[in-house]
Amino acid sequence: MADKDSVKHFPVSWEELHRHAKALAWRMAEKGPWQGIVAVTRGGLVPAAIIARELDIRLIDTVCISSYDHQNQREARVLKGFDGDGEGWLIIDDLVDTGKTATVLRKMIPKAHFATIYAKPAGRPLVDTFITEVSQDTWIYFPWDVELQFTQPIAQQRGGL
Ligand SMILES: O=P(O)(O)OC[C@H]1O[C@H](OP(=O)(O)OP(=O)(O)O)[C@H](O)[C@@H]1O
Ligand SMILES: O=c1[nH]c(=O)c2nc[nH]c2[nH]1
Ligand SMILES: [Mg+2]
Repeated sequence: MADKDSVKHFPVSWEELHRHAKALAWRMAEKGPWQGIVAVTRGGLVPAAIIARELDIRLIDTVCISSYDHQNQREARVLKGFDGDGEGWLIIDDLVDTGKTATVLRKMIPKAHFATIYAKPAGRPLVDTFITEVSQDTWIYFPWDVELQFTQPIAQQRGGL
């Protein structure tokens, strides 16, 4: 699991996220039609909205799972599940990291197609479709979690060149 000691940061802008979500929508358009979308809260909500718009899907359900307190992983807590085996449904989450959330989803909704925008190697085998892979020691920063702020020039960060 990438955690707060991770060395690599992967900040994603709104524009990049929109572009990657649309790339996922193109891939999913080829594999449809879909009965509906299951958005995995909360990270899957924004990608699911973009994909629902592109694929003209109006039926959207949620599965509510929480497994991180900020960057610290704990037991996955299912706050709301899904009825049915998921045949014809598309599950959307923002990313797979360790694959813990994906494992819960697979067991809960075995026949759905599971798609994420980003995947790290440990979770990758559990996703049917993803757009971009990042290394396991990378933390992805989503646009809804960050704000623009001043950052030290590299020379100062390195203590003067
Ligand atoms: O592969 P894993 O190690 O399980 O990690 C991936 C999950 O972790 C994050 O959700 P989180 O539980 O932090 O909740 P959030 O979507 O509400 O931010 C992310 O949105 C994925 O759902
Ligand atoms: O914002 C996030 N970035 C990540 O890389 C990650 N991994 C698990 N959960 C995550 N949340
Ligand atoms: Mg999540």
